Amino acid sequence: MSVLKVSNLSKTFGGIRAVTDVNLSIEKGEIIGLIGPNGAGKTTFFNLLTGIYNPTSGEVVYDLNRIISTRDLKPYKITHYGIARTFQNIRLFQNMSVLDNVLMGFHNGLKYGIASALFKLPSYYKTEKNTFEEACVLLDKFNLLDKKDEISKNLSYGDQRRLEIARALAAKPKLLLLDEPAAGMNPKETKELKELITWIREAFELTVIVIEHDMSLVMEICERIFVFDYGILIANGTPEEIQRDERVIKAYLGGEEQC
Ligand SMILES: Nc1ncnc2c1ncn2[C@@H]1O[C@H](COP(=O)(O)OP(=O)(O)OP(=O)(O)O)[C@@H](O)[C@H]1O
Repeated sequence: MSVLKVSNLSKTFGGIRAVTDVNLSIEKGEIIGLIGPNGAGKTTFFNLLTGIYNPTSGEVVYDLNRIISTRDLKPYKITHYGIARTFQNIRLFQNMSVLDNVLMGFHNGLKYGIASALFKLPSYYKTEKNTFEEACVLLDKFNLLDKKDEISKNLSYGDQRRLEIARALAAKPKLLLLDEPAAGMNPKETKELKELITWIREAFELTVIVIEHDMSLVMEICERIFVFDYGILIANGTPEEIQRDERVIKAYLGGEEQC
């Protein structure tokens, strides 16, 4: 079975049809791009995938160790199911250190109980030490270890975006949803981000869905691309197929011939 199967999914806000009758499925290990003009319904689709919105109709089913369907989807539960996401507007704990942000990401997976923490039993110290070491390894991979004690809001925009991904990975997800990870990045940072996403897919055995306006990122690292326009999934294919698709050229690229 697919990691994710979406059937006839729709969401309306009053008279606005943000997502209309979307059907798609995603296989384990894919990097999927989600593109479309502003207001096409991409973020609404992510919010439906993560239980922030209930669908007006249709269904979302995950196969991640266990089957999770629409009624199980609650924003506070998705980390436990193995789903992590980043946001269009960076949502770090701005006044906490870089290290503490990543430690927070590990929080859901910590194994010691309240008694261990309250009475500072050996299991508490062992778990804390292991978590600290794991966080440092993660930060090292993201080139953020030398900044671990800096306050997050003082990082460059590119570093903040990478920290948000590192924190998401600390929860040990199987599926990672990235909402415009390259937004605000310069070309050098975007190039590094492409390599980072490709690397984390392998290293963490992830399936990745990325919403992105940066066409170079989407075309270079995604195996398949879904194109939304006015809430409708108008195309689904490889980067080459998407670049040739007449509906995409017309609807998304305003009639231009190249992506
Ligand atoms: N909570 C909401 N209430 C009312 N309308 C909403 C809500 N969320 C989204 N919309 C509307 O749904 C449509 C799709 O918006 P959405 O943010 O999903 O698009 P998007 O493709 O992510 O756009 P962008 O690329 O600009 O982020 C838009 O018309 C938007 O105004």
